[in-house]
Amino acid sequence: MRDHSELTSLLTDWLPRQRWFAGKGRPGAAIRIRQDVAVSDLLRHLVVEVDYADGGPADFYQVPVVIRLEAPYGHEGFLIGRSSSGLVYDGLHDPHGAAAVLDFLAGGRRHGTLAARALAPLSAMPAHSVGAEQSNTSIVYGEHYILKVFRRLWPGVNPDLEVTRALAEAGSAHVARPLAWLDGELADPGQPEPEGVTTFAFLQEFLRSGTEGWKLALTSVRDLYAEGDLRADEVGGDFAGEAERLGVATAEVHTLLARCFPTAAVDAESLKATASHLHARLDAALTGVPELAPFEPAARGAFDALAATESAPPLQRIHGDLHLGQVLRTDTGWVLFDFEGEPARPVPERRRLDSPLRDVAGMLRSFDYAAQSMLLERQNEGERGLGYHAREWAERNREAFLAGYRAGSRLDLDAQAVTLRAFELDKAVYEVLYEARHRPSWIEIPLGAVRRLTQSHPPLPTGSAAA
Ligand SMILES: Nc1ncnc2c1ncn2[C@@H]1O[C@H](COP(=O)(O)OP(=O)(O)O)[C@@H](O)[C@H]1O
Ligand SMILES: O=P(O)(O)O[C@H]1O[C@H](CO)[C@@H](O[C@H]2O[C@H](CO)[C@@H](O)[C@H](O)[C@H]2O)[C@H](O)[C@H]1O
Repeated sequence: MRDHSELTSLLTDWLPRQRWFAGKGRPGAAIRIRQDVAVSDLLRHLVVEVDYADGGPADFYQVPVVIRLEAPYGHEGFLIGRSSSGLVYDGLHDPHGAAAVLDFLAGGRRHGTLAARALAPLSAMPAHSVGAEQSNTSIVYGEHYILKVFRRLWPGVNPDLEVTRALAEAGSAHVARPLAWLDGELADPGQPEPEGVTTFAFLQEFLRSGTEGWKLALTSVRDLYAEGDLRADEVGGDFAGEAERLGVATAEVHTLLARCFPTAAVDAESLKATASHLHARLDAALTGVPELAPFEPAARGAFDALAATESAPPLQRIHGDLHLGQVLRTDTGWVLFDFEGEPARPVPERRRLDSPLRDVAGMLRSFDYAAQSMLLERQNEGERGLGYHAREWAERNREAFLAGYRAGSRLDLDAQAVTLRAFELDKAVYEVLYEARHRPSWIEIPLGAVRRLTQSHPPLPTGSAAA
């Protein structure tokens, strides 16, 4: 198309500044528009390829755009740039652009390489985007639907769609109902399409009674910090009951996933493979964050201990990036969402069978994050001496979550201490790298955890009895 050279130059400046741009730190990003589909009179759906000077694999992103001759009120933050055809906006943040996506989904039609698949009748609703953009962009329609648009595209079915659909069809009360999705081809002439279709976006029921676990946890931490003399179990905002129910919900989701998808018994070979994967992730993190170096020998020891462990639950499909920001407390209980796995890992890796204890470890790390992030905030305000309360809150909720998980799964978690510690450490190492790239002022949270976890010998207690 005639305006591609202009759009390419605008995107070259705009794309690397987006939170979800994964190529930060990679040299010489060169952008090419690979697909341009007119979804409506206003909305154009672009698929953009980014190649790097390091010769490593290219990344693909989707950038729906709207071009307007005049600037509508309140659109400043979503301007990609000015072209000779008009002002180019991020189409997902433009109300008419977002409405065009819903209309397309409701129609269940195909436009060029893009196809809409609807599982239920959909009605037009006003659109607004949600919160801070992280790995993706989410749009809420009225109070009924939420659409997640996967910004970085990986060939194949997105695990969020795949897993949520399977759980919903199996009758799980712990997921939001899937309503529609958008898929297409990720044209890459150099390579055969591995999975046929690529998921671009996923529409689910919007749970209006839902409050994010992260927000609830922070409220509880705030309560405890405000009541300097009280213990965590004495303050009104105690979270332990919720943490325990969350543990039960997580176990129920795991049980259902083990029924819906294949599982595999763990043997010496697979344990060795898991440990070498953890070593490789540590290698990558050490390259990116040299501050991890002092902890390397002890971390390697913890991963080797995992390779030698004698008991581990079977491998199965899991959530893959479970934390308090991925769960909603609704009127009817806890709901898990974003079954995408860690956004930085290639999708084929995220769809592999894995240990359910990875999810457990992810949530344990999140209790530490909730307590410590609030501490960071308070210490910036000059309030010191809350460290004891932070550890107390994290420990209490971690134990409650484990008690719930134990009750729901009937897994002997005490026998899993070595595995759980290795996964917690691996998650903390991942988080160090994640924070270094996206939120450097928080890096001390996971670094502190790496420090603690590499010092703890014997392994940290994992049962409610050890609280
Ligand atoms: N079904 C839902 N109902 C209500 N809110 C939701 C639902 N699914 C996700 N959310 C909210 O939307 C936000 C973004 O969703 P998420 O899948 O985590 O995107 P990202 O991958 O960018 O983190 C979350 O913070 C969550 O609070
Ligand atoms: O929600 P995403 O799929 O985008 O996950 C990524 O971002 C998360 C939040 O920034 C990050 O989670 C880390 O911070 C959370 C608090 O904001 C904390 O509860 C988690 O324990 C911690 O890992 C996640 O790791 C990353 O993949």
